Amino acid sequence: MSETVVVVVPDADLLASVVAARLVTTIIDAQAVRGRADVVLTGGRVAAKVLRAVKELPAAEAIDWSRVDLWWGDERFLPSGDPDRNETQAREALLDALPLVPERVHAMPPADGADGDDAAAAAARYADELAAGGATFDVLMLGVGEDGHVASLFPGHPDATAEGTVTAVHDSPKPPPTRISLTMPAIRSAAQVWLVAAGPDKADAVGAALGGDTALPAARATGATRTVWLLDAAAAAKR
Ligand SMILES: O=C(O)[C@H](O)[C@@H](O)[C@H](O)[C@H](O)COP(=O)(O)O
Repeated sequence: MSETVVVVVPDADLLASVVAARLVTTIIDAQAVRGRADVVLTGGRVAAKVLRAVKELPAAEAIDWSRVDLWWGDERFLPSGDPDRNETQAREALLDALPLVPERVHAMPPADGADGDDAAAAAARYADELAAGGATFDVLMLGVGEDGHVASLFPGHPDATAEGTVTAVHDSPKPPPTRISLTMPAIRSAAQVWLVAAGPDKADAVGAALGGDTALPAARATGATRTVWLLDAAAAAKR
C-alpha cells in the first residue's frame, strides 16, 4: 500500500537542505539493504539547489559513491556539455565533486551523440541502458512545473501518455522543444517519488495536483511505496 506524505518547510533554502538530508539517508539505507542505490535526478532550479546542499552535508561522506547509480528523469535534448542540459547542471552542482564510477552515471544521450539529433532513437537507447542496468529506483526526484508537468511530461501533451520506459518529447511548451523523458509508468515504478517545489508560482499546480486533478502529470506521479511532496510554504499555500 502506497502512502503520500506532504512536508512543508518555511523557505526554499531550508527545503533544499531538508531534501538533501533525506536523500543522503535514503541512499545510505538503500546501500545497507540492497548493496547499491539507484537514484533518479531531475532538472530545474530546485534540483540544482538540492544537489548543492548535498555537497555541504558532512553525512554525505558516509555514502559509498562507488555503489550509487544515477539516472535522470528527463533531459533537454541538447549537445553534450551544453549549460542548459540537466546533466551539465547536476555535474556542476555536485557530481564532479564525487568519487562516482563513470559507468554508473547514466546521463540521457545528448543531441550530438551516437544517434545525432534523432531524439526517438536516443530515447530507445536510454531505455536499453535502463533495462541493462537492472535498476530498481530507490528514489526518483521531480521538480514541478507551474502547469503541473513533471520530468518532461506536460499536461495534455501527446508524449505525456507514452508507454514503455523512455520517450522522446517534441514541441515541449518549456524550452528547449525537444526532450527525452521517463514515461509515467517508469516514474511510478520507483519505490519513492519525491515532488519538490518552491515558490508562489507553483502554488496553483501543487494545490490542484494534491486535490487529485489527474489531468496534471504531477498528480499521477506516485511512488510504489511512498510519495513525498516536499514544499516550501509559498508552494504549499493553495493546498
Ligand atoms: O528539464 C526540466 O526543465 C525539468 O526536469 C522540469 O520538469 C523541472 O524539474 C520543472 O520544470 C521544475 O523546474 P524549476 O525547479 O526550475 O521550476
